[in-house]
Amino acid sequence: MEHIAGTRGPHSVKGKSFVVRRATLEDIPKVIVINRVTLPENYPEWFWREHLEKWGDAFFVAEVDGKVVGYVMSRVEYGAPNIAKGTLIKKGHIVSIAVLEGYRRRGIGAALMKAAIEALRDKYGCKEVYLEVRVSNEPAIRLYEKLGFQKVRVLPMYYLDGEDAYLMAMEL
Ligand SMILES: CC(=O)SCCNC(=O)CCNC(=O)[C@H](O)C(C)(C)COP(=O)(O)OP(=O)(O)OC[C@H]1O[C@@H](n2cnc3c(N)ncnc32)[C@H](O)[C@@H]1OP(=O)(O)O
Ligand SMILES: [Zn+2]
Repeated sequence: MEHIAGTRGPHSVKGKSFVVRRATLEDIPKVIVINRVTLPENYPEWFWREHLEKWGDAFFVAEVDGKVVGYVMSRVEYGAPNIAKGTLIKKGHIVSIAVLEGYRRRGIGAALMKAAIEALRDKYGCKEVYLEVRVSNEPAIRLYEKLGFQKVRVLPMYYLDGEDAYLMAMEL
């Protein structure tokens, strides 16, 4: 039995099925490894644990055959909206997302993003979701645009190696 609709539960794309579920403490070491092999932006273990403790309902992993192959970690902030005009709002911040190289282009990244966005909106009451992404990171930018994010502005020299970021955001 398989289905594609929705953001959680079993998904199957061209016979390669995956499951998106809430992250647990036991997942943190695996998530740290995935982050280290996929992205130059790495964080100490306490940072991952803090996000799980505070905003765990918006921290998901994807599994294939019982193996964790991707994650999305988020946080909730209170501040000025990036898109709408007006007063302070709750904003969901997608801090980091990655899928292991051999598991890409089967919808896992999109399913992780949808799960996080839905939780930020429905469980945390966020009115906007935003993130930063390297201006050269076309796969990620395309994924975000497909989900409805827009490029709001460039953050010059955002990364340690001097690359600029796009701040991308979407109203919820
Ligand atoms: C806030 C941040 O964390 S920014 C950093 C983001 N993370 C990274 O860059 C880590 C390295 N990259 C990755 O882990 C992955 O490439 C991700 C997370 C960006 C995308 O994960 P995937 O599981 O491959 O995405 P998914 O299969 O759901 O793709 C959804 C759509 O995004 C777009 N997309 C994804 N990858 C690509 C690509 N390489 N080229 C063009 N479009 C792409 C496509 O529109 C795709 O839909 P399609 O396959 O039907 O054409
Ligand atoms: Zn960020």
